[in-house]
Amino acid sequence: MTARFISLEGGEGVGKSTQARRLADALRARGLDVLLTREPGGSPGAEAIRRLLLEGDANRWSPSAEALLFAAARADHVAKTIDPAVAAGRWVICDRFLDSSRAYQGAAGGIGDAAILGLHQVGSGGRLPDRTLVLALGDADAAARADARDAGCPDRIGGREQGFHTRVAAAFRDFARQEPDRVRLVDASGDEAQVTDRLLAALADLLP
Ligand SMILES: Nc1ncnc2c1ncn2[C@@H]1O[C@H](COP(=O)(O)OP(=O)(O)OP(=O)(O)O)[C@@H](O)[C@H]1O
Ligand SMILES: Cc1cn([C@H]2C[C@H](O)[C@@H](COP(=O)(O)O)O2)c(=O)[nH]c1=O
Repeated sequence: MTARFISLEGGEGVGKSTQARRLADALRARGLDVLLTREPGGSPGAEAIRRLLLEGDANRWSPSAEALLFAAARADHVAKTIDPAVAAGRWVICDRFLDSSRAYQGAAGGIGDAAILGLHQVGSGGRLPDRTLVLALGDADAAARADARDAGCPDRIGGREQGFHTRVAAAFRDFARQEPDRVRLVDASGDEAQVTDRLLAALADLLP
């Protein structure tokens, strides 16, 4: 059975973490050995970098330092967690991956796509998921979900102005248009079970 590496992507509050857990459970129910992981994080070193990235003052890092820290965390996560799991025949479900850096730092943050891809080549050998599922939800609905969860206290990046998050959402839609084989947009509206069914349908060609 072929092991697969799947990433879940999208802006703040669209339901990625909820769906990553549900998708992992649904795949386990089909008999697959699944590792659920996340970015930034997913290995001890990358979890330490996560705290540097998400805590503290809004201007703690310059845009380029922030992009480098995400790339460094990803390099450790790929080497220590993702690649060994796939090599062992496990399915890997990752809550955010490279496309978050492309959308947040590259597009909305102004670093540019080529620079983000260059850092990823150096750090992680250009490793890409077999399929990337982008959860798509209107800005107002996503903000309402995130606000209800965070009670008005978002993390350092989630708390950026709405224009930043609108550019992030547009970038994810662009990636789906540019790479239709890898990146699929999935409607994130409706109840949790409906969204999980849509995700499974978007993976149907990869499932055993
Ligand atoms: N289909 C759904 N309908 C209603 N609420 C939902 C749905 N899916 C998730 N939620 C709720 O919305 C909030 C945000 O969900 P979740 O944390 O999974 O989003 P996320 O995309 O991982 O967010 P972030 O990237 O900001 O961490 C949570 O309180 C969650 O319980
Ligand atoms: C991987 C990655 C993440 N981010 C941002 C996106 C979110 O604001 C946080 C992660 O928080 P979550 O609750 O775990 O989703 O980090 C980013 O800007 N660039 C990235 O590469």
